[in-house]
Amino acid sequence: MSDVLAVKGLSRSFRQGEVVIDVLRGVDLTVAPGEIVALLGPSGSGKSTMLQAIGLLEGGFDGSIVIDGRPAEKLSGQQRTEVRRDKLGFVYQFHHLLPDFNALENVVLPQLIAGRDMASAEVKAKSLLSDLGLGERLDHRPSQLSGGEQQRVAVARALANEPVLVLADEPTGNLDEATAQRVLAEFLRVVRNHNSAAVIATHNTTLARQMDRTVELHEGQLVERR
Ligand SMILES: Nc1ncnc2c1ncn2[C@@H]1O[C@H](COP(=O)(O)OP(=O)(O)OP(=O)(O)O)[C@@H](O)[C@H]1O
Repeated sequence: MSDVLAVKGLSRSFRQGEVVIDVLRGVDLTVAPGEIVALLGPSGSGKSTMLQAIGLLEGGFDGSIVIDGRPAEKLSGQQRTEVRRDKLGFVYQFHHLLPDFNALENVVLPQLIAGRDMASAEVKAKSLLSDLGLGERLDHRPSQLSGGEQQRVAVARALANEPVLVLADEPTGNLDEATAQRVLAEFLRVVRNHNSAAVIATHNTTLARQMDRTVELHEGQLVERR
């Protein structure tokens, strides 16, 4: 099976006044279907910058990014939106759930946007939320959920359209250590059940050990860690 992600020679610089910072200096990464990759690196090493590029959220990069056989540089703006919607799932440090919608609606909505009908979107959302232990919390709004529960809803939302690749930027970074452990274990379990691949940025080497493979950003280059 071909890779769900192939990144080659990815480079990104930021100019601040007279100073140019070369954050990514020719990064290569391939991810096989279903593979879960931990992206480590100290603060400021470029993890978020890299995930934003792979998520087709930002331009200004050199190099090539191919998602499930679709080369990013050949995509129109509309096609990028479709690839993000149909192929990718996103989880952030802060949940970014819609505050006026309950848990069920937050997971239903991206499916409706992708063209799924209401009945099957609800079935899928309920199944995901129940699987994540939130079967009794469907009608709770984000403000009525704990931090760990909010992140579980965010995980359900990311998986709702059955992405080939989930991109997560410090998904448990806002949680205490014990909750982070539990939420990550649940996250990895549902990602594996859906046969999705994932790239998960984290500072936490204990969490990284639970993933299939670890890569680390160091001085703008990506190195494989054992
Ligand atoms: N829009 C921007 N303009 C200027 N510099 C930027 C911009 N975005 C990121 N940077 C710089 O790029 C570097 C990498 O930032 P990035 O957020 O990718 O790091 P990170 O590894 O995700 O860090 P953290 O673990 O703290 O979230 C930092 O030095 C940051 O200041």
